Amino acid sequence: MARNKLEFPLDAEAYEIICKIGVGVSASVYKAVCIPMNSTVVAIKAIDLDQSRADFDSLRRETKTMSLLSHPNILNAYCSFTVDRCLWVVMPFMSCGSLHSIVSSSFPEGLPENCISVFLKETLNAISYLHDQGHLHRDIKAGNILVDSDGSVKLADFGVSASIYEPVTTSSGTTSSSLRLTDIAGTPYWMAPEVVHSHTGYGFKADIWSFGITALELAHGRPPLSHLPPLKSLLMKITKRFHFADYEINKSGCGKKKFSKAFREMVGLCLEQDPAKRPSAEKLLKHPFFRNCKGVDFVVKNVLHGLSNTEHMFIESQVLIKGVEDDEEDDEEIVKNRRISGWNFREDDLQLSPVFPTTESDTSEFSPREVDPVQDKPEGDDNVVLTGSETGLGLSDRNEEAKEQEGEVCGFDRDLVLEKLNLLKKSLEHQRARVLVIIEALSGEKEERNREEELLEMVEKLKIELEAEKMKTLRAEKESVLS
Ligand SMILES: Nc1ncnc2c1ncn2[C@@H]1O[C@H](COP(=O)(O)OP(=O)(O)OP(=O)(O)O)[C@@H](O)[C@H]1O
Repeated sequence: MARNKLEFPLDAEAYEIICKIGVGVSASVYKAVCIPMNSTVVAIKAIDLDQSRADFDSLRRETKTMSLLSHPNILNAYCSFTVDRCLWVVMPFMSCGSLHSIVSSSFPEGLPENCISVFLKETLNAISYLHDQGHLHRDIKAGNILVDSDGSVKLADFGVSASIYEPVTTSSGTTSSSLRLTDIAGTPYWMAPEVVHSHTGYGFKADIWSFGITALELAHGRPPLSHLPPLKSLLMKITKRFHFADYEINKSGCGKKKFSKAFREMVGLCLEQDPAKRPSAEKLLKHPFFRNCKGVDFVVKNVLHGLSNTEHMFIESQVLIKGVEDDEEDDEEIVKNRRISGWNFREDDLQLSPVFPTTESDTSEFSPREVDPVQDKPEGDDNVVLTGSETGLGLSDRNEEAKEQEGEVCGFDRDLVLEKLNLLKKSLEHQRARVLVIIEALSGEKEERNREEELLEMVEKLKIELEAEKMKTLRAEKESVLS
């Protein structure tokens, strides 16, 4: 970093912004040129410090981590400095953007397997190096794997990375250098089960799980359950009953795709429920899937040559996001509210589907690879219980508590959720008032009908009594005449 600082100016005036090429949770990424450096093309990630939910520490950690690491598959920043209320991180410009932008703009059904292996192997080299250096990345996903036009692949975005050797401040305020972390970080769909549920923390193997999910993302075009944005899925699960299986049938549409046994097996190993059973990055590199892997030239020819430029890919991805959001509105009708207790990786068709608890009390413990019959919650059960994974927010009760104490939230906008929940509460109160009016009206009608029926009944009774009296009188008259 010190060397790069000398080379790249720490002054916004020295850079000319060309266009926007990406957006993250609280940052925008621009293509720019550094004028005093022969107009070298760079990427500038501008992080809005006011909007950023990541505290300054994690931003500092990202730039610090990036500057200390040195590996051909890891993206190093040239420099970083503040501009008004923004932190600018100046980085090499990776002209093909991220694997996420490549897939969503040009391969919506997923990449060919022989290209996936090339990208994954390069990424795994970076993970193996990171783990060797004692770092967890904690946010491995296609959006953080950047690609240049010459086929070079670099792992980026160390905003939530953590060093296993750095002291960790726990929720109780004490520090430890434990080999297992306990705070929640990462992006929900890619999060390992132990990051969401475990009470004992997580380690390097959480990155291996996310790597497996990234493999599915590249193979199918999106990670499992990703049609539900975290916040939207939370609200939807409160207001509707949710059925994950519907998603798998209706949305995946990828069952037709054929994948090699080596690929399916490799992903299966990454998605072992038990972290101890997942291989290390180093071991995974020796898996047969990577043995006959092609070189980067192959992806240059088969993937990168046909791409539009990054600015076009960015615009296309924005249009696609809008389209997907519109589709989701329709899906809300078919989904039901379900709890999940784990994941089941189906090696045959390379699909990951949720495992549902068999009993109401079974919510947090998984059996590895356990297949659970799909069971609906009993009708009339109004107590919607949301687990961290179900909300898509990656927060279990314990973790939410821990996060509250730590004052940190990753991938979860508490204010926005509260605002939406308050709206929902108001709407429920309004609906409750309307339901009461209807009940009153209905029960009122019912009472009137009863009174009418009672009167009719009484008239009928009186008629019978009258008839009986008439008969009695007639009989008495007849007897007196006869006598
Ligand atoms: N150095 C770079 N060169 C070219 N494109 C980049 C570069 N860095 C980021 N991008 C593009 O900008 C997009 C957004 O990147 P950013 O790191 O802000 O967010 P993200 O990782 O996608 O999301 P999150 O905010 O959840 O981490 C990337 O997906 C990629 O397409």
